[in-house]
Amino acid sequence: MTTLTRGAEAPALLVLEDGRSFRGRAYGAAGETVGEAVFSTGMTGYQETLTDPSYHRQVVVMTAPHIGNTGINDEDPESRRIWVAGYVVRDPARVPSNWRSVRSLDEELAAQGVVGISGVDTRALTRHLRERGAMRVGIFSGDALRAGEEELLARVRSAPPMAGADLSAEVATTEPYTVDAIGPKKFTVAAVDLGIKGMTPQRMAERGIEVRVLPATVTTEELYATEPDGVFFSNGPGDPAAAEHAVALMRDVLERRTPLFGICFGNQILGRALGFGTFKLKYGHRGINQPVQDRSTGKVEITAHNHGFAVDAPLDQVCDTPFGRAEVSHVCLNDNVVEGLRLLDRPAFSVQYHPEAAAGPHDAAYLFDRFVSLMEGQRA
Ligand SMILES: NC(=O)CC[C@H](N)C(=O)O
Repeated sequence: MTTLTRGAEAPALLVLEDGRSFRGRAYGAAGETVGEAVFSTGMTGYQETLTDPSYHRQVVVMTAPHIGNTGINDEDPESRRIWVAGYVVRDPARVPSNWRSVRSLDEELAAQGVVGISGVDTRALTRHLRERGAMRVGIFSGDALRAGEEELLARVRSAPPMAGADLSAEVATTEPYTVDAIGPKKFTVAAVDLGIKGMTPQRMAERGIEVRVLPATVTTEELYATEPDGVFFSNGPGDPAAAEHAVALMRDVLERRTPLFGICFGNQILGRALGFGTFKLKYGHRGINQPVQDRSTGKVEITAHNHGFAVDAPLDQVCDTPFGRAEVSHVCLNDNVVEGLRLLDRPAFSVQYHPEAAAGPHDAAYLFDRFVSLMEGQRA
């Protein structure tokens, strides 16, 4: 039996901000969407990518040519919905095949109203983005194609840019909730949800941590009302330069010397709390095979990344900050981008990549153990 992909024959058009365009076919929902064009080199884990809130307002281009092969299951989402603003693939699977699959990726995108395009030479598109840098993009199909290309380009160019965007409150929970510890409870962690992925509290729960997930807008008083042994700042969408509330909150946590761990956006917030700047990378790191060196051990980890911004901190010196000495703990071996920060006088550290990554790799899972050690150290 052959199941034809929905809309497989309907034309679609991808228009980049710089005027380049790619023709393809409608994939997922038909219609129109705009966002920041970014590419991911992950060959597996598309379901986790789609549901990662950090991709809010981004149109994700997959370099792997076959997407959708394992369909969609009900276990792997990182959050309650798909967040990508649009999805670009080369050759979608026509018949998903996996024992956990309950529907096709195409059906899921359509059901959630996510506009996509298939049949695009995503490697050519990726090379373009590598040369020119991340930029705004639109995908148009169905009635949206009635407008001329010039009009569509104008719509792309009027989309809000990612630089300066403060987006955490758009994706984070509005109500606190608790993820119970698995087995005996050893610690309580207050997790500030800036766009948290479900796997992060899960990795903590596996280590006996009860995780109180709190809205991005939480106040210092509300946070400390949970009586936390440690505080966690999550990943999330948008520009760290616009995240004033999170930076102020983190400074209060550093002031009180509560053990602190941050991932991705959380690392950028720590950078800012310490007084470093952040900047937009030309095209970012998104994929699951990025080599990162832990400078304290010299060991290299293969890691999952999803970031378009980075911390601007000196690599080879210990820096004096308002919270004592700090250093760059991890660095990306592809381009020397800062991938982790550590305080030497207070119990705080963060990484720019994803130790919680599902579907892996899991080289960096030890960082959750480091967080546990910090909390143990504080108790001793
Ligand atoms: N995954 C994340 O937390 C991303 C952080 C930030 N929005 C960036 O693009 O760099």
